[in-house]
Amino acid sequence: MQERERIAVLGGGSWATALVKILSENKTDVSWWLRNKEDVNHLCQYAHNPRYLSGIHFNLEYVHPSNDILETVAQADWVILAVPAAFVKQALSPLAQDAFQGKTLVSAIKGMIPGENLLITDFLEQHYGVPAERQCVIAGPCHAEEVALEKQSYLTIGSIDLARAEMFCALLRNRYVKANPLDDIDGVEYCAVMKNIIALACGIAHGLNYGDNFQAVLVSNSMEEIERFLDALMPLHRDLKGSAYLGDLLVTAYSQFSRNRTFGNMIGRGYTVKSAQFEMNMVAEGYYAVQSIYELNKRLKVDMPITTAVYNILYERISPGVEIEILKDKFK
Ligand SMILES: NC(=O)C1=CN([C@@H]2O[C@H](COP(=O)(O)OP(=O)(O)OC[C@H]3O[C@@H](n4cnc5c(N)ncnc54)[C@H](OP(=O)(O)O)[C@@H]3O)[C@@H](O)[C@H]2O)C=CC1
Ligand SMILES: O=C(CO)COP(=O)(O)O
Repeated sequence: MQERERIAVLGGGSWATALVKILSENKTDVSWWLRNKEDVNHLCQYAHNPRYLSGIHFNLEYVHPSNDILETVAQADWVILAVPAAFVKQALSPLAQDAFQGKTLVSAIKGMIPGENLLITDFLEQHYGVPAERQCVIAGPCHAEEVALEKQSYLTIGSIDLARAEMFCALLRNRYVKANPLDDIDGVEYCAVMKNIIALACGIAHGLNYGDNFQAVLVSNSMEEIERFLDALMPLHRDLKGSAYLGDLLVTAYSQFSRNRTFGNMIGRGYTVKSAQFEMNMVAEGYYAVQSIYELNKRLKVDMPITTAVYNILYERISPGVEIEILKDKFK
Protein backbone atom coordinates (compact mmCIF):
# COMPACT_ATOMS: atom_id res chain seq x y z
CA MET A 1 0.00 0.00 0.00
CA GLN A 2 1.23 3.53 -0.83
CA GLU A 3 2.15 5.95 1.97
CA ARG A 4 -0.82 8.16 2.85
CA GLU A 5 -3.70 6.64 0.86
CA ARG A 6 -6.09 9.29 -0.50
CA ILE A 7 -9.56 8.78 0.90
CA ALA A 8 -12.78 10.70 0.28
CA VAL A 9 -15.60 10.57 2.81
CA LEU A 10 -18.99 11.74 1.52
CA GLY A 11 -21.50 12.83 4.17
CA GLY A 12 -21.57 15.11 7.16
CA GLY A 13 -23.56 13.09 9.73
CA SER A 14 -22.42 11.15 12.78
CA TRP A 15 -21.02 8.09 11.01
CA ALA A 16 -19.03 10.12 8.48
CA THR A 17 -17.67 12.18 11.38
CA ALA A 18 -16.62 9.06 13.32
CA LEU A 19 -14.99 7.49 10.25
CA VAL A 20 -13.01 10.66 9.52
CA LYS A 21 -11.78 10.57 13.13
CA ILE A 22 -10.59 6.95 12.81
CA LEU A 23 -8.91 7.43 9.43
CA SER A 24 -7.25 10.76 10.14
CA GLU A 25 -5.91 9.60 13.52
CA ASN A 26 -4.13 6.89 11.53
CA LYS A 27 -2.50 9.71 9.51
CA THR A 28 -4.51 8.99 6.37
CA ASP A 29 -5.36 11.98 4.14
CA VAL A 30 -9.12 12.46 4.14
CA SER A 31 -10.98 14.72 1.73
CA TRP A 32 -14.32 15.22 3.43
CA TRP A 33 -17.41 16.34 1.53
CA LEU A 34 -20.24 17.88 3.54
CA ARG A 35 -23.26 19.38 1.79
CA ASN A 36 -23.53 22.35 4.11
CA LYS A 37 -21.16 25.28 3.42
CA GLU A 38 -21.41 26.65 6.98
CA ASP A 39 -20.35 23.26 8.39
CA VAL A 40 -17.31 23.22 6.08
CA ASN A 41 -16.35 26.75 7.15
CA HIS A 42 -16.76 25.83 10.82
CA LEU A 43 -14.61 22.72 10.38
CA CYS A 44 -11.89 24.66 8.59
CA GLN A 45 -11.87 27.35 11.28
CA TYR A 46 -12.40 25.34 14.50
CA ALA A 47 -11.57 21.72 13.50
CA HIS A 48 -14.91 20.44 14.88
CA ASN A 49 -18.07 19.34 13.06
CA PRO A 50 -20.61 21.76 14.59
CA ARG A 51 -23.71 19.53 14.40
CA TYR A 52 -22.64 15.91 14.81
CA LEU A 53 -20.25 14.54 17.45
CA SER A 54 -19.06 18.09 17.94
CA GLY A 55 -16.62 17.07 20.69
CA ILE A 56 -14.27 15.43 18.17
CA HIS A 57 -11.25 17.58 17.31
CA PHE A 58 -9.72 16.95 13.87
CA ASN A 59 -6.12 17.34 12.82
CA LEU A 60 -6.48 19.56 9.74
CA GLU A 61 -3.13 18.40 8.46
CA TYR A 62 -4.96 15.20 7.46
CA VAL A 63 -8.60 16.32 7.16
CA HIS A 64 -9.65 18.49 4.21
CA PRO A 65 -13.32 19.55 4.42
CA SER A 66 -14.98 20.71 1.22
CA ASN A 67 -18.28 21.60 -0.35
CA ASP A 68 -17.15 20.49 -3.77
CA ILE A 69 -18.08 16.84 -4.35
CA LEU A 70 -16.46 16.71 -7.82
CA GLU A 71 -13.07 17.79 -6.49
CA THR A 72 -13.37 15.61 -3.37
CA VAL A 73 -14.06 12.47 -5.41
CA ALA A 74 -11.54 13.27 -8.14
CA GLN A 75 -8.65 13.44 -5.63
CA ALA A 76 -9.33 10.06 -4.00
CA ASP A 77 -8.36 6.41 -4.48
CA TRP A 78 -11.02 5.22 -2.02
CA VAL A 79 -14.47 6.81 -1.76
CA ILE A 80 -16.52 6.16 1.37
CA LEU A 81 -20.26 6.81 1.08
CA ALA A 82 -21.80 7.81 4.41
CA VAL A 83 -24.94 9.66 3.33
CA PRO A 84 -28.30 8.17 4.42
CA ALA A 85 -29.58 5.92 1.60
CA ALA A 86 -32.59 8.11 0.86
CA PHE A 87 -30.30 11.02 -0.11
CA VAL A 88 -27.59 9.14 -2.03
CA LYS A 89 -29.01 9.81 -5.51
CA GLN A 90 -29.35 13.51 -4.76
CA ALA A 91 -25.86 13.73 -3.21
CA LEU A 92 -24.16 11.96 -6.14
CA SER A 93 -26.18 13.72 -8.84
CA PRO A 94 -23.40 16.25 -9.76
CA LEU A 95 -21.02 13.37 -10.58
CA ALA A 96 -20.56 11.94 -14.09
CA GLN A 97 -21.29 8.24 -14.62
CA ASP A 98 -17.56 7.49 -14.87
CA ALA A 99 -16.60 9.57 -11.81
CA PHE A 100 -15.65 6.46 -9.80
CA GLN A 101 -13.59 4.78 -12.53
CA GLY A 102 -10.47 3.14 -11.08
CA LYS A 103 -11.50 3.92 -7.49
CA THR A 104 -12.61 1.63 -4.69
CA LEU A 105 -16.08 2.42 -3.35
CA VAL A 106 -16.83 1.70 0.29
CA SER A 107 -20.43 1.90 1.47
CA ALA A 108 -20.85 2.80 5.13
CA ILE A 109 -24.61 3.01 4.55
CA LYS A 110 -27.08 0.65 6.24
CA GLY A 111 -30.03 1.27 3.97
CA MET A 112 -31.43 0.78 0.46
CA ILE A 113 -32.21 3.18 -2.37
CA PRO A 114 -35.94 3.89 -1.91
CA GLY A 115 -38.14 3.27 -4.93
CA GLU A 116 -35.53 1.19 -6.72
CA ASN A 117 -35.17 -1.10 -3.67
CA LEU A 118 -31.48 -1.57 -4.45
CA LEU A 119 -28.59 -2.23 -2.12
CA ILE A 120 -26.04 0.57 -2.32
CA THR A 121 -23.47 -1.72 -3.95
CA ASP A 122 -26.00 -2.75 -6.63
CA PHE A 123 -26.92 0.90 -7.20
CA LEU A 124 -23.24 1.84 -7.66
CA GLU A 125 -22.75 -1.02 -10.11
CA GLN A 126 -25.89 -0.24 -12.12
CA HIS A 127 -25.70 3.58 -12.18
CA TYR A 128 -21.95 4.24 -12.01
CA GLY A 129 -20.48 1.04 -13.44
CA VAL A 130 -18.46 0.24 -10.30
CA PRO A 131 -17.64 -3.49 -10.54
CA ALA A 132 -18.37 -5.70 -7.53
CA GLU A 133 -14.67 -6.45 -7.00
CA ARG A 134 -13.96 -2.73 -6.47
CA GLN A 135 -16.57 -2.41 -3.73
CA CYS A 136 -16.54 -2.88 0.05
CA VAL A 137 -19.13 -2.35 2.77
CA ILE A 138 -18.54 -1.36 6.38
CA ALA A 139 -20.59 -3.59 8.68
CA GLY A 140 -20.67 -4.56 12.32
CA PRO A 141 -22.06 -3.31 15.60
CA CYS A 142 -20.60 0.15 15.94
CA HIS A 143 -22.30 3.35 16.99
CA ALA A 144 -20.58 6.57 15.99
CA GLU A 145 -21.12 7.94 19.50
CA GLU A 146 -19.00 5.16 21.00
CA VAL A 147 -16.24 5.75 18.44
CA ALA A 148 -16.23 9.37 19.58
CA LEU A 149 -15.76 8.09 23.14
CA GLU A 150 -13.03 5.69 21.94
CA LYS A 151 -14.87 2.67 23.34
CA GLN A 152 -13.67 -0.71 22.06
CA SER A 153 -15.46 -1.40 18.76
CA TYR A 154 -15.42 -4.04 15.99
CA LEU A 155 -16.01 -3.52 12.28
CA THR A 156 -16.40 -6.07 9.50
CA ILE A 157 -15.38 -5.09 5.99
CA GLY A 158 -17.32 -7.03 3.37
CA SER A 159 -16.03 -7.48 -0.17
CA ILE A 160 -15.81 -10.26 -2.73
CA ASP A 161 -12.16 -9.17 -2.99
CA LEU A 162 -10.81 -10.17 0.41
CA ALA A 163 -7.40 -8.60 -0.26
CA ARG A 164 -9.08 -5.24 -0.87
CA ALA A 165 -11.19 -5.66 2.27
CA GLU A 166 -8.03 -6.40 4.26
CA MET A 167 -6.38 -3.24 2.87
CA PHE A 168 -9.31 -1.20 4.12
CA CYS A 169 -9.25 -2.98 7.50
CA ALA A 170 -5.63 -1.89 7.84
CA LEU A 171 -6.67 1.75 7.37
CA LEU A 172 -9.19 1.46 10.21
CA ARG A 173 -7.43 -0.57 12.89
CA ASN A 174 -6.31 1.35 15.96
CA ARG A 175 -6.26 1.17 19.75
CA TYR A 176 -10.06 0.94 20.03
CA VAL A 177 -11.14 -0.39 16.60
CA LYS A 178 -10.62 -3.95 15.42
CA ALA A 179 -11.51 -4.68 11.79
CA ASN A 180 -11.92 -8.00 9.99
CA PRO A 181 -12.61 -8.86 6.33
CA LEU A 182 -15.53 -11.06 5.19
CA ASP A 183 -16.58 -12.18 1.69
CA ASP A 184 -20.38 -12.25 2.26
CA ILE A 185 -20.87 -8.66 1.11
CA ASP A 186 -24.55 -9.02 0.10
CA GLY A 187 -25.40 -10.95 3.28
CA VAL A 188 -23.94 -8.34 5.63
CA GLU A 189 -25.44 -5.50 3.59
CA TYR A 190 -28.96 -6.99 3.70
CA CYS A 191 -28.60 -7.89 7.38
CA ALA A 192 -27.53 -4.31 8.19
CA VAL A 193 -30.67 -3.06 6.45
CA MET A 194 -33.01 -5.53 8.14
CA LYS A 195 -31.70 -5.09 11.68
CA ASN A 196 -32.85 -1.46 11.47
CA ILE A 197 -36.42 -2.66 10.89
CA ILE A 198 -36.14 -4.97 13.91
CA ALA A 199 -34.79 -2.10 16.04
CA LEU A 200 -37.84 -0.07 15.03
CA ALA A 201 -40.06 -2.94 16.22
CA CYS A 202 -38.13 -3.09 19.53
CA GLY A 203 -38.56 0.64 20.01
CA ILE A 204 -42.27 0.44 19.19
CA ALA A 205 -42.76 -2.38 21.73
CA HIS A 206 -40.82 -0.43 24.35
CA GLY A 207 -42.92 2.65 23.68
CA LEU A 208 -46.01 0.52 24.26
CA ASN A 209 -44.57 -0.54 27.62
CA TYR A 210 -43.56 -4.07 26.71
CA GLY A 211 -40.53 -5.16 28.72
CA ASP A 212 -37.26 -7.02 28.33
CA ASN A 213 -38.97 -10.42 28.33
CA PHE A 214 -40.97 -9.56 25.22
CA GLN A 215 -38.03 -7.86 23.51
CA ALA A 216 -35.85 -10.95 23.93
CA VAL A 217 -38.49 -13.05 22.15
CA LEU A 218 -38.93 -10.38 19.49
CA VAL A 219 -35.18 -10.32 18.79
CA SER A 220 -34.81 -14.09 18.66
CA ASN A 221 -37.80 -14.37 16.30
CA SER A 222 -36.34 -11.61 14.16
CA MET A 223 -33.11 -13.54 13.68
CA GLU A 224 -35.19 -16.37 12.21
CA GLU A 225 -37.04 -13.88 10.01
CA ILE A 226 -33.76 -12.44 8.69
CA GLU A 227 -32.42 -15.96 8.03
CA ARG A 228 -35.58 -16.98 6.11
CA PHE A 229 -35.32 -13.84 3.96
CA LEU A 230 -31.61 -14.24 3.20
CA ASP A 231 -32.05 -17.94 2.42
CA ALA A 232 -34.83 -17.15 -0.05
CA LEU A 233 -32.88 -14.33 -1.69
CA MET A 234 -29.42 -15.89 -1.91
CA PRO A 235 -28.99 -19.32 -0.36
CA LEU A 236 -25.45 -19.59 0.99
CA HIS A 237 -24.07 -21.07 4.14
CA ARG A 238 -23.45 -18.15 6.48
CA ASP A 239 -23.09 -18.06 10.24
CA LEU A 240 -25.60 -15.44 11.33
CA LYS A 241 -24.21 -15.60 14.87
CA GLY A 242 -21.26 -13.46 13.70
CA SER A 243 -20.90 -9.91 14.97
CA ALA A 244 -21.67 -8.39 11.54
CA TYR A 245 -25.11 -10.05 11.67
CA LEU A 246 -26.35 -10.88 15.19
CA GLY A 247 -23.97 -8.38 16.82
CA ASP A 248 -25.26 -5.50 14.72
CA LEU A 249 -28.86 -6.53 15.38
CA LEU A 250 -28.25 -6.59 19.13
CA VAL A 251 -26.53 -3.21 19.36
CA THR A 252 -29.23 -1.52 17.30
CA ALA A 253 -32.07 -3.24 19.15
CA TYR A 254 -30.74 -2.41 22.63
CA SER A 255 -28.47 0.64 22.47
CA GLN A 256 -29.43 4.02 23.88
CA PHE A 257 -27.69 5.50 20.83
CA SER A 258 -29.80 3.70 18.23
CA ARG A 259 -31.68 6.09 15.96
CA ASN A 260 -34.01 3.31 14.81
CA ARG A 261 -34.93 2.19 18.30
CA THR A 262 -35.47 5.81 19.37
CA PHE A 263 -37.69 6.48 16.36
CA GLY A 264 -39.70 3.29 17.03
CA ASN A 265 -40.08 4.22 20.68
CA MET A 266 -41.65 7.54 19.70
CA ILE A 267 -44.07 5.75 17.34
CA GLY A 268 -45.02 3.34 20.14
CA ARG A 269 -45.69 6.30 22.42
CA GLY A 270 -48.10 7.79 19.89
CA TYR A 271 -46.01 10.17 17.78
CA THR A 272 -46.91 10.35 14.08
CA VAL A 273 -44.14 9.51 11.59
CA LYS A 274 -43.81 13.20 10.68
CA SER A 275 -43.54 14.36 14.28
CA ALA A 276 -41.01 11.63 15.16
CA GLN A 277 -38.87 12.63 12.13
CA PHE A 278 -39.15 16.27 13.12
CA GLU A 279 -38.06 15.49 16.69
CA MET A 280 -34.87 13.66 15.58
CA ASN A 281 -32.14 15.57 13.75
CA MET A 282 -30.75 12.20 12.67
CA VAL A 283 -32.04 9.64 10.19
CA ALA A 284 -33.67 6.28 11.07
CA GLU A 285 -32.84 4.20 7.98
CA GLY A 286 -35.37 1.52 8.97
CA TYR A 287 -38.24 3.83 8.07
CA TYR A 288 -37.24 3.70 4.39
CA ALA A 289 -35.85 0.15 4.50
CA VAL A 290 -39.08 -1.44 5.66
CA GLN A 291 -40.81 -0.27 2.50
CA SER A 292 -38.03 -1.69 0.30
CA ILE A 293 -37.91 -5.06 2.06
CA TYR A 294 -41.72 -5.28 2.10
CA GLU A 295 -41.78 -4.59 -1.69
CA LEU A 296 -39.02 -7.14 -2.38
CA ASN A 297 -40.89 -9.72 -0.34
CA LYS A 298 -43.98 -9.44 -2.55
CA ARG A 299 -41.96 -11.58 -5.00
CA LEU A 300 -40.21 -13.81 -2.46
CA LYS A 301 -43.29 -14.42 -0.27
CA VAL A 302 -41.23 -15.20 2.83
CA ASP A 303 -43.07 -15.32 6.16
CA MET A 304 -42.01 -11.96 7.67
CA PRO A 305 -44.45 -11.02 10.44
CA ILE A 306 -42.18 -8.42 12.10
CA THR A 307 -41.40 -6.58 8.85
CA THR A 308 -45.10 -6.68 7.93
CA ALA A 309 -46.10 -5.28 11.33
CA VAL A 310 -43.60 -2.40 11.09
CA TYR A 311 -44.69 -1.67 7.51
CA ASN A 312 -48.37 -1.64 8.51
CA ILE A 313 -47.67 0.73 11.42
CA LEU A 314 -45.51 3.18 9.46
CA TYR A 315 -47.13 3.10 6.01
CA GLU A 316 -50.70 1.84 6.54
CA ARG A 317 -51.23 3.79 9.77
CA ILE A 318 -52.43 0.70 11.61
CA SER A 319 -52.24 1.13 15.37
CA PRO A 320 -48.91 -0.03 16.89
CA GLY A 321 -50.89 -1.70 19.72
CA VAL A 322 -52.90 -3.78 17.25
CA GLU A 323 -49.84 -4.88 15.25
CA ILE A 324 -47.78 -5.85 18.32
CA GLU A 325 -50.81 -7.76 19.65
CA ILE A 326 -50.85 -9.78 16.40
CA LEU A 327 -47.10 -10.47 16.74
CA LYS A 328 -47.58 -11.53 20.35
CA ASP A 329 -49.76 -14.43 19.27
CA LYS A 330 -47.32 -15.53 16.56
CA PHE A 331 -44.25 -15.74 18.80
CA LYS A 332 -43.32 -18.83 20.76
N1 LIG B 1 -24.53 6.82 13.20
C1 LIG B 1 -24.04 5.58 13.36
O1 LIG B 1 -23.65 5.17 14.47
C2 LIG B 1 -23.96 4.68 12.19
C3 LIG B 1 -24.57 5.01 11.01
N2 LIG B 1 -24.48 4.16 9.94
C4 LIG B 1 -25.09 4.52 8.67
O2 LIG B 1 -24.46 5.67 8.15
C5 LIG B 1 -25.35 6.31 7.23
C6 LIG B 1 -25.32 7.81 7.52
O3 LIG B 1 -25.99 8.02 8.74
P1 LIG B 1 -25.48 8.95 9.91
O4 LIG B 1 -24.11 9.43 9.68
O5 LIG B 1 -25.77 8.22 11.16
O6 LIG B 1 -26.47 10.19 9.74
P2 LIG B 1 -27.07 11.09 10.89
O7 LIG B 1 -28.39 10.54 11.22
O8 LIG B 1 -26.08 11.30 11.97
O9 LIG B 1 -27.21 12.49 10.12
C7 LIG B 1 -28.12 12.68 9.11
C8 LIG B 1 -27.37 13.01 7.84
O10 LIG B 1 -28.31 13.03 6.79
C9 LIG B 1 -28.18 14.25 6.08
N3 LIG B 1 -29.48 14.67 5.57
C10 LIG B 1 -30.61 14.83 6.28
N4 LIG B 1 -31.60 15.25 5.46
C11 LIG B 1 -31.06 15.32 4.23
C12 LIG B 1 -31.57 15.66 2.94
N5 LIG B 1 -32.85 16.02 2.77
N6 LIG B 1 -30.74 15.62 1.89
C13 LIG B 1 -29.44 15.25 2.05
N7 LIG B 1 -28.89 14.90 3.24
C14 LIG B 1 -29.71 14.95 4.29
C15 LIG B 1 -27.69 15.24 7.11
O11 LIG B 1 -27.10 16.33 6.46
P3 LIG B 1 -27.22 17.79 7.14
O12 LIG B 1 -26.57 17.67 8.47
O13 LIG B 1 -26.51 18.67 6.18
O14 LIG B 1 -28.68 18.07 7.26
C16 LIG B 1 -26.69 14.37 7.87
O15 LIG B 1 -25.47 14.29 7.18
C17 LIG B 1 -26.71 5.66 7.43
O16 LIG B 1 -26.94 4.74 6.40
C18 LIG B 1 -26.56 4.90 8.75
O17 LIG B 1 -27.38 3.76 8.83
C19 LIG B 1 -23.78 2.99 10.02
C20 LIG B 1 -23.15 2.63 11.18
C21 LIG B 1 -23.19 3.44 12.35
O1 LIG C 1 -25.91 0.57 12.58
C1 LIG C 1 -25.75 1.14 13.62
C2 LIG C 1 -24.84 0.63 14.65
O2 LIG C 1 -24.14 -0.51 14.22
C3 LIG C 1 -26.50 2.41 13.87
O3 LIG C 1 -27.84 2.12 14.10
P1 LIG C 1 -28.88 3.33 14.27
O4 LIG C 1 -28.94 4.02 12.93
O5 LIG C 1 -30.18 2.73 14.67
O6 LIG C 1 -28.34 4.25 15.30
